[in-house]
Amino acid sequence: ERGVLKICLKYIQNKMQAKDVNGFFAYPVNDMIAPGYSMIIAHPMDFSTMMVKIDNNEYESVLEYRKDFVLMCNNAMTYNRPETIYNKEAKRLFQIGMKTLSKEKLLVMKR
Ligand SMILES: NC(=O)c1ccc2nc(N)sc2c1
Repeated sequence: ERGVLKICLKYIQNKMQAKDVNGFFAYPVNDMIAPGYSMIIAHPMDFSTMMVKIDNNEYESVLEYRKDFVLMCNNAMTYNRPETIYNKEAKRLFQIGMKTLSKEKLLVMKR
């Protein structure tokens, strides 16, 4: 069963990461490019970290993966001011993600 979940999550991540055309969410944000980031954001998250978690079987379900995806987008919407490209991209990615990972879709999969 674990094998199937891992394949699903890698497929989903591949789709989501393709939407991050600028790679703003590809790697952990460091304080050099984002001053004070580590002071402002308590729980950083990015696609490379999520991929490591997938490989280490740290997600029990797609819903758990979705939580990290939401965290990643919310972090960017918290740290970056609304008018910035980073904030705008986070909003766009979030909307795409919520369509792809909609609760009803996930419940259907659960059945
Ligand atoms: N994911 C983010 O919040 C993020 C990504 C890249 C980036 N580059 C900057 N100069 S600020 C910044 C923020």
